[in-house]
Amino acid sequence: MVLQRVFRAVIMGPPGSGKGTMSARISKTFGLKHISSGDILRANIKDQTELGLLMKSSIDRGQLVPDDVMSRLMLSDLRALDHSSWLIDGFPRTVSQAEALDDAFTVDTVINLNVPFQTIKQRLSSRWTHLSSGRVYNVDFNPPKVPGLDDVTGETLVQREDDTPETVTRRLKAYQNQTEPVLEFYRSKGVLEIFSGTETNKIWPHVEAFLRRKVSPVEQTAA
Ligand SMILES: Nc1nc2c(ncn2[C@@H]2O[C@H](COP(=O)(O)OP(=O)(O)O)[C@@H](O)[C@H]2O)c(=O)[nH]1
Ligand SMILES: Nc1ncnc2c1ncn2[C@@H]1O[C@H](COP(=O)(O)OP(=O)(O)O)[C@@H](O)[C@H]1O
Repeated sequence: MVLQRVFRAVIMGPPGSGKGTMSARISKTFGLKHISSGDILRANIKDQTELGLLMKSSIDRGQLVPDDVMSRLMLSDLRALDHSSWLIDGFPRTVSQAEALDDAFTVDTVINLNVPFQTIKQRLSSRWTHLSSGRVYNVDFNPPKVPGLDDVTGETLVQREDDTPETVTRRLKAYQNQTEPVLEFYRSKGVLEIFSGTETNKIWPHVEAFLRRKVSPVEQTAA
């Protein structure tokens, strides 16, 4: 058996740029554990945890959750994955979060999905989500086999409360003001890799080829 070094990556991009869709492909192909900050927060809201109840109104309004809360939540989950390779989606979203992550772990690669805002607005109005797994569908792009139901569990799909047009506009503003500076943080560390386009299927081969140079696909390892 060939032992592989632990590989740690972050996927960035505006809301709706395809991070979740791309992460599912990356994690299937390369065996990286996919950790989504949004899925973790939505699980807390669904389970009505203290954190979920406190954070729900900011999330529904399209505002970011406070940095200290978010960094503590994510770092404790990541520490529990000590020797696994992972891909984080949705964190860090501010420079302060990026610094907190940097203090705890060395990030090998940051994949940035550079997708125009106009493309995103159209997509999010037709996003359907399976809340407990984080699987996403789209009426036009990847519809579920049975309308309204998750392909794997058959459970009901929902539209996220923060996918309304006004809230999407607010989330895109938060992205520009608070998250874009994180790109500069990673550029200066020499780990930022930008993939531009309007279609996930066209961006994916480039992401896959890039990652193949860094990490072995899952068939070749015991991931
Ligand atoms: N039309 C279209 N929809 C896409 C494409 N890629 C992803 N989507 C859909 O766009 C929405 C947002 O994608 P998602 O992966 O959830 O983005 P995230 O918010 O960055 O994690 C979902 O409904 C996806 O199914 C694409 O290339 N074309
Ligand atoms: N790292 C984070 N820092 C602060 N808030 C976050 C973070 N990750 C997620 N959130 C909150 O959860 C919401 C949904 O996040 P997410 O599911 O990642 O959205 P999207 O996939 O559309 O970009 C965000 O709008 C924000 O309110």
